[in-house]
Amino acid sequence: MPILQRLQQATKMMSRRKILLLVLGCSTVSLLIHQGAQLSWYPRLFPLSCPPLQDSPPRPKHLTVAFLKTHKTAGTTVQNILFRFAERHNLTVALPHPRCEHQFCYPRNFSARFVHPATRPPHVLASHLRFDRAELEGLMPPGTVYVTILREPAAMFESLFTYYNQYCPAFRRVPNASLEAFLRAPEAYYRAGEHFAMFAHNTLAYDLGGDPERSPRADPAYLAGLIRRVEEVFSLVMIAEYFDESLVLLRRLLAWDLDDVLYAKLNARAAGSRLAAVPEALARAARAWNALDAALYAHFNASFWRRVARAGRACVEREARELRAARERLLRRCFGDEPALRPAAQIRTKQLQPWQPSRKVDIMGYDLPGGSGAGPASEACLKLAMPEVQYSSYLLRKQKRRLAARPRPEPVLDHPPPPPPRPIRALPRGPQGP
Ligand SMILES: Nc1ncnc2c1ncn2[C@@H]1O[C@H](COP(=O)(O)OS(=O)(=O)O)[C@@H](OP(=O)(O)O)[C@H]1O
Repeated sequence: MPILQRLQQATKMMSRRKILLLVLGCSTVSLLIHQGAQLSWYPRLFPLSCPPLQDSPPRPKHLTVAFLKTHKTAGTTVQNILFRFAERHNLTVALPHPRCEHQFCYPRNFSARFVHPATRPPHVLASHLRFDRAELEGLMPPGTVYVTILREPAAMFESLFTYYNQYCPAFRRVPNASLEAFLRAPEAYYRAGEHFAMFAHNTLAYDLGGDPERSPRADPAYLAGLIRRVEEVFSLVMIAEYFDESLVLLRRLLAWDLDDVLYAKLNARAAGSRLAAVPEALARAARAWNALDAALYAHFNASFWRRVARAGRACVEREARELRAARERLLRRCFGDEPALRPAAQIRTKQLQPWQPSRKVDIMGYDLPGGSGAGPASEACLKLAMPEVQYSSYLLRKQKRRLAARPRPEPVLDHPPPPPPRPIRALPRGPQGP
């Protein structure tokens, strides 16, 4: 072969190699960006150890979820999981009308009129509300999966008592803000039906749409009816004490990946703002005062474990361990080698500063090591630790922009929501004032 021809062939080979290298390079970068945005920490090649979900072939991910965010039950952490899932899958999240602040005009019964028109029709709903079946079913598409979460009532009551101490008159009346004094004689401080009374008595029952003044002892039929109504609607009642096992059941119910339920613990009080453990006598008194909640918890805790047994307890525990390991890797990657919850004053990233209910209670959060940063990975880390108030405002802005950019028929709103009867602004959910 003449030299010139050989040279031409060699040049051709070179450029083919270059093109191949270029293509390989581009795919690697795109894969990295994709992985960064998804923050995938689950070893995908390692098959899930649980037996396959009943249906085969595998179901697609379920995309419509209504989460009843009960109070002081780890609901903000679940909400954050759902918000991030919705963003990654380009779903619409129902958000409250600004008049309702970041809750659907709680403590009023939920009404579809409280939902911002730019966030309808929704796929996902996860903000505080008082449950009203007909209104929610009218808003959410058919096939929506309903889930909620309960917490052991004594621990929950201790959290409510501290968090809402400055807002709830029943708690404000107690000398020295003493939980013990309140529980010694709750009737001396509590007035049914007054402002924020629902934070002081059977809050779980109230959030579920029940009557917190009913006694399960005096009125067992009422309790049975409330349980039946909850079971008719909710496909899963999670238990805060078994948060990771609850998430395993949730991801299996919704056919989601383990990556979809990774989380950072949100809205936790600092050690100095809570009792390390509620003493047994106090816990008994808290359960006796909140007897309806205690009965609901006992029932749903038992049914939770029956469900775990059906799914295979060993396999649920193994998956929960895998979740914990993946979560630890993610937290280290996002928040540094020793990812610690820190008080708001030590968090430099404004979007990550949790709202503080009062000077006496410290709510903790995370910070990004290098400030807010940029790029898909930092964006995903930012969302992972974003408190409820900032995330709800961000999502509302984003969905309004999306609506403006891609006009679609206005959802029919009969009337804008009427102004709330009480100053909802006083509810401790808004951003901290100056
Ligand atoms: N993953 C996980 N597991 C167990 N517990 C958790 C988790 N995430 C949050 N928490 C605890 O839940 C309490 C806050 O609950 P909420 O976010 O529902 O509160 S709120 O009603 O929205 O204000 C708050 O409890 P207290 O610290 O006792 O107040 C959090 O520490």
